[in-house]
Amino acid sequence: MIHVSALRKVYDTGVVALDGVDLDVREGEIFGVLGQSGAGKSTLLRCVNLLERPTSGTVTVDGQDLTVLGDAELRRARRRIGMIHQHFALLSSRTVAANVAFPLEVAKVPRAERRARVAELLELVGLDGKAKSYPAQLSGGQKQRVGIARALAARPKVLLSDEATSALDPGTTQSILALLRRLNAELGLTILLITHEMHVIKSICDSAAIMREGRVLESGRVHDLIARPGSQLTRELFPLPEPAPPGSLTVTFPAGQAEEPVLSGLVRKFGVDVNILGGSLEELRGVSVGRLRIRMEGEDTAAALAYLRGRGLLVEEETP
Ligand SMILES: Nc1ncnc2c1ncn2[C@@H]1O[C@H](COP(=O)(O)OP(=O)(O)OP(=O)(O)O)[C@@H](O)[C@H]1O
Repeated sequence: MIHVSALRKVYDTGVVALDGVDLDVREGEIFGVLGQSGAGKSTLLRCVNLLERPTSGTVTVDGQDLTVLGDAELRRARRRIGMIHQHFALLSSRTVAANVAFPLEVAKVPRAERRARVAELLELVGLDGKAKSYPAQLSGGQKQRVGIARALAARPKVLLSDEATSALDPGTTQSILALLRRLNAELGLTILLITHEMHVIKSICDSAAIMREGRVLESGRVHDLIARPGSQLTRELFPLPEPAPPGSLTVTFPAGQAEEPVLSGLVRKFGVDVNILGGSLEELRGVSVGRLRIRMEGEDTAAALAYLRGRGLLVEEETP
């Protein structure tokens, strides 16, 4: 649905914000781009709908290369790409309903149709009853719901989310993430989000990329990345003290494997001693995944290691 190729953005100041970014977002998935401040995430998102013009490279959304379009064609293409923002970007002098109606007015949708669509959208995001309120009378979570309703007004296929939950408290964040997941499932909406918060990736993303200094370090389906040796994403999702102590083993349990009694099997079958040095276990979209750092001692550690690997676990050894 979104294909970004060799994207570069050099600002007038000489700052290289994007330094050759490739990204593929499949139709109907939630894709999260993670990175620290200054990594280039916002620039990337703004380049995807051409709010920012890339210095070079291409951006294709739903089969259309946006970098070659003229102004009028670009305006039309952008209607199929909704966007939500960290600080909501609502018009304070307009009611909730008028905020949501705004893009429909710009697109010259007739009044009666507009009204019906706004009512439908407010119900969709759980804001019926708030149509006549003003943004100042709403909580942060409610304001973001207005932002989401407005972004969906023109029935886009793609939603871009610029740190949409960063200004919200943890409970409200979860309810907005749940709403995005529901919209993704019910409408088949493809969502590309940027965040510096790992828990956003854990909660709702099917795929992820990590950015640093204008480049993508790693990207792919979250469950595939977890099964990949040396994955930076896995380290960030399941933090353990780094560097791993000499002689330790770091065992990654990919999807589903964390429920099996692997360690007790190891002790029983091979008579080894297992000392747990650290661990991190999480539910990723309903499936247990985790990392465990252990030290193993005994006669038959080589066979025990082969047993772990044979069970589909990823075992990384820190040489003593
Ligand atoms: N309009 C601009 N003009 C010049 N430099 C810019 C502009 N916007 C961003 N930059 C620079 O580009 C680099 C990437 O910034 P960007 O905002 O894309 O990163 P980010 O990962 O989204 O960070 P943050 O989360 O802090 O917004 C930074 O060095 C930033 O200072």
